[in-house]
Amino acid sequence: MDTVTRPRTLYEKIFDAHVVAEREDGTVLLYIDRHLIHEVTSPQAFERLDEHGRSVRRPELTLATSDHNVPTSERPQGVKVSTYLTREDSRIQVQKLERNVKRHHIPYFGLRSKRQGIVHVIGPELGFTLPGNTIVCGDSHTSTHGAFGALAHGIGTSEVEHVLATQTLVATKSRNMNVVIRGYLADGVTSKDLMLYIIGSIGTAGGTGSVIEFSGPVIKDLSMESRMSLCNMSIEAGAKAGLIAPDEKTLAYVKGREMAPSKTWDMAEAYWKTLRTDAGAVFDKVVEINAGNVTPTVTWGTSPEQVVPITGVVPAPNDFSDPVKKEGCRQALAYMGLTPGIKVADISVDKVFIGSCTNARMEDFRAAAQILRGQTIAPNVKLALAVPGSGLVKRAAENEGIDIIFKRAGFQWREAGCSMCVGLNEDSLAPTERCASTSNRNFESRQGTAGRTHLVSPVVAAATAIKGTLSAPSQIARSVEAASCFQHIDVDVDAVYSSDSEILSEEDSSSQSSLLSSSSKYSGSPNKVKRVWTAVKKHVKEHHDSMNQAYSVYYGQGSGRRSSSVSASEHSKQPVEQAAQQATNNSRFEDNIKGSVAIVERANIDTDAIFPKQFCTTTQRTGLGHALFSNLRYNPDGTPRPNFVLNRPESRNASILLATGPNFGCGSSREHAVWALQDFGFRCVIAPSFADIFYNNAFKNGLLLAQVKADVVERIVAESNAGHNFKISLEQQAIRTDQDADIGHFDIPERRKQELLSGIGEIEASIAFQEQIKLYEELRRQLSPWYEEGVSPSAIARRRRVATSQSNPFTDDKNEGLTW
Ligand SMILES: CC(C)[C@@](O)(CC(=O)O)C(=O)O
Ligand code: SF4
Repeated sequence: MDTVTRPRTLYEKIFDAHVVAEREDGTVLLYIDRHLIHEVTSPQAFERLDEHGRSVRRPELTLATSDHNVPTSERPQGVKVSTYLTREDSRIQVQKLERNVKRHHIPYFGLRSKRQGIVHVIGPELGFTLPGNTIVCGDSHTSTHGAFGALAHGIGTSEVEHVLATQTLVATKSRNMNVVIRGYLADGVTSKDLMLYIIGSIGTAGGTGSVIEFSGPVIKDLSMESRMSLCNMSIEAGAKAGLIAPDEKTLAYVKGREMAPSKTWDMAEAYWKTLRTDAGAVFDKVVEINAGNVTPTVTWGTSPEQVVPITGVVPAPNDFSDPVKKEGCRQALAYMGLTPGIKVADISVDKVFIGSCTNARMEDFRAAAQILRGQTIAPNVKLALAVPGSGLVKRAAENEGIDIIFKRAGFQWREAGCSMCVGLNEDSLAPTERCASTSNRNFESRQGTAGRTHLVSPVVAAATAIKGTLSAPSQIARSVEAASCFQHIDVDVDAVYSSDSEILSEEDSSSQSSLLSSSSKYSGSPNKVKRVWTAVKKHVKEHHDSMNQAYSVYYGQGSGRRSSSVSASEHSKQPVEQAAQQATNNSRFEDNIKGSVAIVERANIDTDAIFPKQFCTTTQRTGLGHALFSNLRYNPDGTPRPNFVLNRPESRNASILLATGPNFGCGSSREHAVWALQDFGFRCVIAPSFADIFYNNAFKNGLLLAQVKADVVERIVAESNAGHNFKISLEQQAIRTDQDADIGHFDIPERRKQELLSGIGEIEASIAFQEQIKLYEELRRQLSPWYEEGVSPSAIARRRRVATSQSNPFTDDKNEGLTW
């Protein structure tokens, strides 16, 4: 049996320990330990599950809550969804979730539960999030959970369905980046400021294709809650996930939480202590940040990378040499209604929002309360909202009298939910209203159509509420040197840069061996590992025939798998035909796309722009074309904007969309963006680069994404202006004009190409691995029992029994008639 001996990064260790099987195309089937769901991105997944007559493979490993749509107004005891949610589409979404969790026996924290809250706040709070876990959710801010040393990332709705059906995902190893933070953070400078500073430094595409491990002395000093705020915004840096190695603070936070292990704690702790990057392990990229340079930081524009110290001034387009950034600045200033050169501290706000999965935990409210104590919000601040991240945060804050401080200052103290972070409920900005917000996205219209968002830390939000203009807590403001704007931030980006090949050329050992090798390090009992392994091998032998059949259904040709403990030798014709019939993805791709191109001249086109949030309350996946780019396409009164490309007659039948700038599809994981593009008639999007989750979502739906170099973008623009249409061949990866003139080549990974051309459905293919999945689970149950102790059916039954006692807070959950 292979043993992994070379030094590995934390990311590699977690990834390797979750490999269930290696697939023929070089991807792996990765086991998912924890799955979180909410009402917005799950309904279409359950619908497909039902259409295929599939059940949820491990309901106890999924945790559900309603958070995005829920009102934050007072919740009477025994609140009823049917009357409390007055918006029909929001109500339907929550009711659908409630029906789905009930039918599939998924633990759920609904509105009557004291444990309801933002999905990324309640996961850690309940001890559902554990170090070393793989955690996914149909939500990009799943990166939050990386603070625990868990590999946690957002997925689209198709992948939600995949996890529900198989408890796995198809994955490849990402690039691995290390952000090392040295020095110290000054008083009043929070991890939110640090993260805004990092994003300003590396850019919103800086982490694309990577998992970032944050390390260094500053990280060690951060509390768990601050680490969560930091990892939360990894997605705003374009990264797939953020990670922090578990340490004593992590363990102290997890211990004793409701769903955390107890009987198996010591074993868990011994293993978790091994979860750190080995000395000598190589990262693809290392960035060093000097924390001493970080001051209270705010965003001035419409991208999280457009940041400035609070003591600085609003930049001008000419401050940027990069033409894309220059144009981005011009667009952002126009949208934000700001003039270059004005002092940030002179920008007055209409609203203040303290909440969201970034900053709505106890520490955030405690820190803001210290500023607000004995103060009153400024008269120009029309609304100051404090929205705790969960019912438990709300209660804890109330126990400390924090709610009183907020209310006396003039804040509204609300019930838990996402609230004005996304404004899917009643909490939103009116057009042109300006808000200091502790959330994570300052995209156009994110908090309300034509609303203007400045991202800030909780203490800056509190100080701003008091002063009425963007302000740091005064004692901090005095000690900070004025700096003019973002470009002047001094950071050692790329202090070390090593080649990809060092990591990527390494062949990984088989799933079982890597699991065992890491297991044997912590179990301290090689004999036990040996015994378990013998049992597993026996099981494999017994099930050999059925596994062979499963593999041949998928591969058709016996086993072409690169390394597996089981080989499929025989190939049976009948299952192959069945597989071909069943295993088609839902929209088979037909090569050779022809048509005109619609050109959007922007960089960082986020999915909020592609599919604005007000449409996210749909439970449909078809007929969404009307919402495509609607904030850019229509004025607030609904009249079309004649200049927007999709309103021009020549774009009506366009089948190709070209974004001239990089990082298309960044931000939210909403797969609706892909569905809307397709419904409008687009079959291909061309751009210099794409964001990770969007990339995945597109291919799952048969939308071709063609990545091209700048010269190809220029040629397409020129030919399109000359009135030409285009032909795209996936097979040849070629773009031509309708006159057959060669425009250029586009990049696409081979496996994505095959995925589109073969039309094999991933879920069917993964289900064919179910014996392998069972084996993995069996092995894991033996070797890492702590991962299921707190969520096992018996643990759930025990809690349900406790819930029947009148004095217990679970009582409300029981009355909801749901699983808990
Ligand atoms: C579901 C949606 C509203 C989302 O939570 C999704 C996401 O970030 O992936 C968002 O914040 O945009
Ligand atoms: S980013 Fe906002 S909307 Fe999305 S999960 Fe976090 S709080 Fe909710």
